[in-house]
This record gives sequence, C-alpha cells and structure tokens, in this order.
Amino acid sequence: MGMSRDITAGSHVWVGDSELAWIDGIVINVYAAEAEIQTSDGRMVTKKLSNIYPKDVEAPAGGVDDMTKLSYLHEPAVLYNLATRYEINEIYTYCGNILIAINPFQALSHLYDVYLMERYKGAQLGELNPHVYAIADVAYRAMIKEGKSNSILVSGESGAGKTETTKMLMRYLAFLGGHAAAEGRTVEQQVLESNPVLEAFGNAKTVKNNNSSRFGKFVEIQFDKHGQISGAAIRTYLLEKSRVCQLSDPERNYHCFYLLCAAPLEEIERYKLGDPKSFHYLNQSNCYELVGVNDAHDYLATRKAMDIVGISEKEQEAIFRVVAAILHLGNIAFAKGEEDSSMLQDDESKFHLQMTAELLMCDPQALEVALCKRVMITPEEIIERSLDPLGAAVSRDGLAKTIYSRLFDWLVNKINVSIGQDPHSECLIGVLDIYGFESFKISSFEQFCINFTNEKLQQHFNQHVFKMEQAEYQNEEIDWSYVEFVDNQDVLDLIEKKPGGIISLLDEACMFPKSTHETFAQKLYQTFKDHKRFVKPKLARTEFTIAHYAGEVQYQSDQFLDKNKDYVVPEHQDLLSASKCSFVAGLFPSLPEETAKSGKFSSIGSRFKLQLQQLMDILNSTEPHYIRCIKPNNELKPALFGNVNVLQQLRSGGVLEAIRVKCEGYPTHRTFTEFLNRFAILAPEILEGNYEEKVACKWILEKVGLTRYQIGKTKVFLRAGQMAELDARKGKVLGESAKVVQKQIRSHLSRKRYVRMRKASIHIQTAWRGKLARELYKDMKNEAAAVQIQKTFRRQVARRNYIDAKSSAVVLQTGLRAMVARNEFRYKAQNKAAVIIQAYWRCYSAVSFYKKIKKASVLSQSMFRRRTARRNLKEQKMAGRDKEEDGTLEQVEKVTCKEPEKQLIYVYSSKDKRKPSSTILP
Ligand SMILES: Nc1ncnc2c1ncn2[C@@H]1O[C@H](COP(=O)(O)OP(=O)(O)OP(=O)(O)O)[C@@H](O)[C@H]1O
Repeated sequence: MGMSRDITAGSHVWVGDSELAWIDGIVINVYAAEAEIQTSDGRMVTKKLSNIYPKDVEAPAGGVDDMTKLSYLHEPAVLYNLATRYEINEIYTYCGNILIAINPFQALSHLYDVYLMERYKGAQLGELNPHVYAIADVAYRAMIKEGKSNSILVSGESGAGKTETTKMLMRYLAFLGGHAAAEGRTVEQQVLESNPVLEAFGNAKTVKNNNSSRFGKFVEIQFDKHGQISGAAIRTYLLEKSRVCQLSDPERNYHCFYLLCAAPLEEIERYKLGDPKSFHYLNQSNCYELVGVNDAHDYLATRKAMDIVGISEKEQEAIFRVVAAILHLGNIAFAKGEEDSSMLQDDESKFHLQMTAELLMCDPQALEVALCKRVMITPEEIIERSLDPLGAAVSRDGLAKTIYSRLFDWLVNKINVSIGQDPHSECLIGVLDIYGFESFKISSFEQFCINFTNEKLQQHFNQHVFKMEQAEYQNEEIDWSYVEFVDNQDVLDLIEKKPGGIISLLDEACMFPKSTHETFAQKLYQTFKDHKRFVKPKLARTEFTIAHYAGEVQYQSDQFLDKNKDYVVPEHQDLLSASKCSFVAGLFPSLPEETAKSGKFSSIGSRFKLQLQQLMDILNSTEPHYIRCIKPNNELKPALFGNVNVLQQLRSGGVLEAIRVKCEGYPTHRTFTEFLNRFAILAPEILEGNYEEKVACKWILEKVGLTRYQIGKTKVFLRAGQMAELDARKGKVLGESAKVVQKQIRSHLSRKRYVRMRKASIHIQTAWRGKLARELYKDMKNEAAAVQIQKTFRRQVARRNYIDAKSSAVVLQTGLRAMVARNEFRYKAQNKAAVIIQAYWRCYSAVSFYKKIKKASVLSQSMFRRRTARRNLKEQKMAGRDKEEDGTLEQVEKVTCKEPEKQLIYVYSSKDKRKPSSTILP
C-alpha cells in the first residue's frame, strides 16, 4: 500500500511510531530511499520511503462515514479516521459493506431509541449515519425482496461489544418482524428473553469483560412470508468448561453460581448453600461481586426470563439443584488412602458428598466410588483401579465440567424447543456472535479452536468481500479478470485437512494410548517442517506456531490431548443416568449398547470442526453482512482510543485484510463528478470545452499517463497508489501555479511596499521640515518676547525710580514746609498755654490749701467735743453705777456715720429703749 514514489519534500505523510502506531508529519528532505520527516509532535525522524504513507490533507475534519471514501486507503488513514470519529462519539463507521463498531463504554441512549428505529426502517444503506440498525434493515429488506436468507456476523475480541451489538440487532429485527399486539409470549419476546438465561449460565466476569460470553452463538430468526418472526433457533459453540472448576484472580465463575448464592433464604437453606467464599469452585479468586450488579435481583430476573422462554417451575428447581450440586461437589476433598488409593478427607467432605448425592438424587456410595475408582475393561478381565487423591480430584472436576456443559446444552435445547422452529419458514436471518481471534502468552487448545473458527470466517469474509468487489466491477462493466483473490486456504488445510491436518494428527495421538504431548508435538514438527504457515520455535519441545491471517500465534500443546478427548467417564455416566431425578438422568441419557461397547473415539476437535462446517454451510447459503466490534482500550473506559490496540484488532478482525483485498483490485472508486472536481486542474483545457464527464476523466488520466486504471459506467476505478500519484501531479501543477501566483503577488507587494515607503519618506521629510521651521519660529518668537519683556521691565524700573524720586522730593518739601509752619504755630500757642496752665495751677493750689485748713479746723473741733463728751460720760458712768444699783442703767450705743464729725454715741435708758436718754459725741 506504500506510495513512496510520490513523496517529495513538503508532502504530508504518516510514519510509523512505537507509541501511537502512526503519526503524521511533513517531509523535509528526501534522500535515495529515505526521507527526513518532521512529525507533528516536533521530532525529526528518518524513515524508509517504503514505510511512509501519504496523508490526505483534504480529508474532512470529522472523518468520513465510509472508509472507502478515503482518498488513501491504507492503515494509518483508516486508523486516523476511526479515531477522529470516535472522538465525537460516532462509534459506527462503514468500510464498504462492513460495519465497524467501536465500543463506547458508555450508554449512548440517543443511538438506540424507538424513534431511531423508525428512521432506519426502510432507509438505504449510507443514507443515514452508519448503525447496526442499518445493517439489520438491509438484511431484512434483502430477505423480503429476494426471498433469500441473510446472516449478520458479529465478531471482535472479548469486551469489544459483540453481545451488546447482537442484542441490538435482535431488538431491531423484533421491531421489524414483531407481532403487533400478540397475546401471551411471542416468539420475539422469547428470543429476546433467552439472552438473560444464556448469559446467566454462559457468561462470566473475565479480566477483559465483566460479562463475557464464554461460548459462541448463532441465533437463527425465522420469518414467515409476511416478514413476521415465526420461529427461532439458537446454536451454541464451544462453551469454556474449564471455568467451572478453575479460576484465576480477579475473574469469576459463571454468573449462575453467584446468583444462586444470593437466592431467597428458603432456597439457600434447601440447597445448604451460603457464602460463595465457602465454595472451592468460587473461592479460587477473590472476586465475588460485580460493581453495579445485584446478584439477588438478577437471580429473580433470570427466573422470570426462564418463565418467559418456557422453562417450567419444576425444571427451574432442578436446574438450580444441579448448580448447587456442582458447588458441593467442588468442596469434596480427598486424602491419601491405603496404598495408592484415595478417601474423603474429612467430615466436611463427607457432608458435601452427601449433599451432592442428595441434590443429584443418586447413591452417595456410588458417587464416592465413581470419584475414587476406575474400571478398566481388557479383553481378558475387568480391573478396578483406585485413583490417588490427585486423580480423584481430577475425576471430581471432570464430573463437574461434564454436568455443567450438559446442563448448558439442555438449556439451549429447551429454549429452542420452547421457542419452536417454523417448518414452513423459507427465510431466516442468522446473527452470529462469535469470539474473535485470540493470542495469549500461553495459547492452548481453546485458542486453537477459536482461531480455527476465525480462519474459517475469514475465508468466508474474503470470498464475500471479493465477491462484492467483483459485483461492483460487473455493474460498472469493467474488466476484473486479473484481480487476484487473497486466500487463507493453506492455513485451513494445515488445521483441518483430512488426513494430515493438525486436528487429524491430534485425534490419532488421542487414540494411541502411549501418546504424550511431546510425541504429538514431534509428529507436528516432522509433518509440517516445510509448511510456510507452520513454525517450530527455536528450542521448542512442545510449542508450535501457526502464521494466521491475523498474525502468528504460538500454541502450547501440553494439554491438547486431554482437552481434545470428548468422553464422559463411564462411571460418571452410569452414576448419573441412574439418578432418581428425571432431570439429572435426562442430562446423561444411556448410550446405545453398541456405541458404549465399541468405545468409538470422539474428539472435541473433530466435533467442533463438524459444527463449524455446518455453520459455514448455513452461512454460505445466506447473504452475509459483517459487523466488526472494536475494543478501544483495555481499561474499559469511555473516550480512550488506543491506536496500537485498535490497529491490532483491525488486523485480526480482517478489516485490514478486506482493505488489502480491495487494494488488490481497485481500492479507489470515484464518480466522474468527484474525479473532475478534484483533478480537472490537471487538464485545464477541458474546462474550456464542453466535454462529456467520462471523456474528460479519460482525457485527464491519459494526459497524466496512468495505465491499469478502469473507467466504468459512472465511476473511475483506480489501482492502489494511483490516487496518490494523481494527487502528487496535482500538487506539482498547483506548485507551479503557486510559483507564478507567488511571483506576481511578490512583485505586486514589493511595488506596493516601495510606493508606500516613498510616500512615507516624503511624509516624514515634510513633517521634519515643518518641525524645524516651527522650532525656528518659536525661537524667534521667544527672542522678540524677551526684548519686549526687557523693554517693559526697564521702563518699569525707570518709571518707578522717577516716581520714587518725585515723591521723595514732595515729601521733603512737605516736611520742610510743615516744619516751618509748625515752628510758626508753636510760638503762638506756647504763650497761651502757659497762661492757662498757670491759672489752673494757682486755682488748684488755693483749693488744696482751703481744704487742708477746713479739715484741720473740723478735726480740732471734734477733738474738743470728744474730750468734752468723754468727761460727760465719765460723769454719767459714775452716776450710772448708782443707777444700776437701783436698776436704771442705761444702754450705750455707738452710731457710726461716714463723716467722723457726725458720729454719735447714744445712751438709752434701760426702762425705755426706744428713746435715747442722751447723745454723746465721740
Ligand atoms: N453499544 C454499546 N453501548 C454502550 N456500551 C457498550 C456497547 N457495546 C458494548 N458496551 C459495553 O461493553 C461491555 C462489553 O460488551 P460485550 O459483553 O457485548 O462484549 P463481547 O464482545 O460480547 O465480549 P465477550 O466476547 O467477552 O463476550 C458491555 O458490558 C457494555 O458495558
């Protein structure tokens, strides 16, 4: 798919990357066979040209809904397209007629409502967005229109979404072919309800998926001539039996065991069950519960679904009794007995043996013997051999696996009988939900069978894709005779050829008592030493590698022989066919005498091969449709797209193989209009003339010089790489044109720039000159102003000096005159004032003298009077003492006046105090 010759410097390309698988970049340099590329994350890498793929820069931003619309159909383009679409929650994409469904790991309810079902009803494929409904609708309409059966093959690795997709398909088919208002249980209802029942018994939590189907399933939905569902059948393939007794952490056993442990109390007591942790078949892993799952609720839902699919109450009771018996069986432990024999380890084991026998309704002793002993029939005698504890445990596990797988087969059969098949139906739509290609570190017999299935389906797929291609070529009336068909028949021969294939050799080895896995491996090495699909790894003793279409897988042949042997130990068979429970006995019907005696060997491999052939026969008689489910990450998280992971699945899912098939022919188809829109530039002259589209396309192709292309009725068919070649030519033409355009534009731009610069420089000069003139003018103006200021200042100073001088003179004159005048005035006034002063002074002196004299005379008078009064008083006192003695003493009171001369001393008579008796002057 490489198109290295069209890669030049500047090309957008995809290059391999260890982390992202592919990364885009731009070619910087091209050397002889290598190119230097700058990746979009900024690194410089050098890669071989043959490992570089062109990138379509014209691709739509949201990706294309059909990969065949990609201009470059190669691995990175496919991957990038899916990643782009997944980012915007577009989980479905077509690759031609194949639908690629990427698990969203989140509920996208808007994608599955009834409204959408209505929209897809009758819509053409491609008319609406890619969807599972579109595929189911195409299958349904093709069936109605052509009266031919159709099948939808859903594949993908564990957890990719096959079961969910299958459920949606069945729901849509039930919607299309359902009965309007049917009474009771309708067929479609039973078909849909069979899912929870099968999931309870056939699904388990694995590291890859919490609800992983551990079997393949093909559901045939039959339709009557009115297009209504009239019957259905479910075929199952290769249930993983080993899970019943062997678990790895953090996986779980089949859901039904946990559901039963969460059943209503009375059932738990009836079956003597309890905590799942107490059962050996469940406690090998630490995972007992699932997030978001309620086992008690699911138990009741499963019982309800069993009712709907027609499993009676009594049968349901028997089914869960058997499930409980298996749990008890697993708890029977063995200890070493006498010699090489074994015995029950303890009382607990005895209890579980008793319980197992009770639940299976068989004899406990017979059960113990069946577990611990083997009967060997030789031509001479019948020998009973004891098993050692390990052998007894293997026998116990073998019994558990056989019972469980018989129970599962019974369920499938019962569902089929209940739903019923329509013997008159001519058309059916089969939905195949089968495990995808598996490659583990240790791949064993199961992976061998699974990968064999996928090889078979891949061949069918290749043939179909090739047929579809051919049909399109025929429609377009182009020659396709030399398109080669890619085949994987050689791998299928290696596996299934009879005689001489691996399965045949394995059966031979199983039949030969002395065979070991080493002798088997040696036989394989010898037989296939020259087979190009078979590889013996270096230093290998029992491993072998097969180069499958999806990649090499190394198988460990150690357990191939044991796992291939498909027989029930006769002791187990006899024990259970003798059970008193008709249900249990029914699981182990007695073998016809001759079959039992003949001991005819039956192998799982051969039986599976036969089953597969029958499936292929059905598929070959139908019109197939393919849905490839992809798991975008191992974390089971939404919005995480792991490129490397997805690429591996595209490879193993055959999508890349389908693309390779396409690339062998004409991977690129373009309608004439599309082609002209994209490449008319390669021959511009056709745009001028009025040519027919087909002629114009041919003209372009001839002008470019391409060969091996084809022109059909409506489309141009290009071989791988031719689109890139045309794009490269277009790139060159565009490059040349771009140069001319660039030249013109550059000259135009340069001139424009020159004119602009010139104009700008004139502007600058003008502005500069203006600035200078303004500055000069400003200086001159400042100078004139300064002169003016100086002049004014000087005048001001002179004027002030003059005024000062003048006013000084006036002041002086005034002063002088005033002085003269004062002098004159002072002389006259002084005389007058002296007279007045003298007059006053004299007056004053005279008054003062008078006052002094007056005062002195008053004083001398008063002194005289006082002396007189004092003499009087003395006399009176003398007289008074006499009076006192006769009680007529008088009171003396001094009346003080302001004028000393007026002060009086009154003398009162004690008899009459109101009237002084005499007054004494002081
Ligand atoms: N279309 C979808 N929308 C939402 N979730 C989905 C869709 N498809 C798958 N899933 C989620 O992915 C989980 C795994 O899907 P599913 O069980 O169908 O895988 P599977 O391919 O059948 O795996 P296995 O082979 O192990 O049975 C589902 O339980 C569901 O959660």
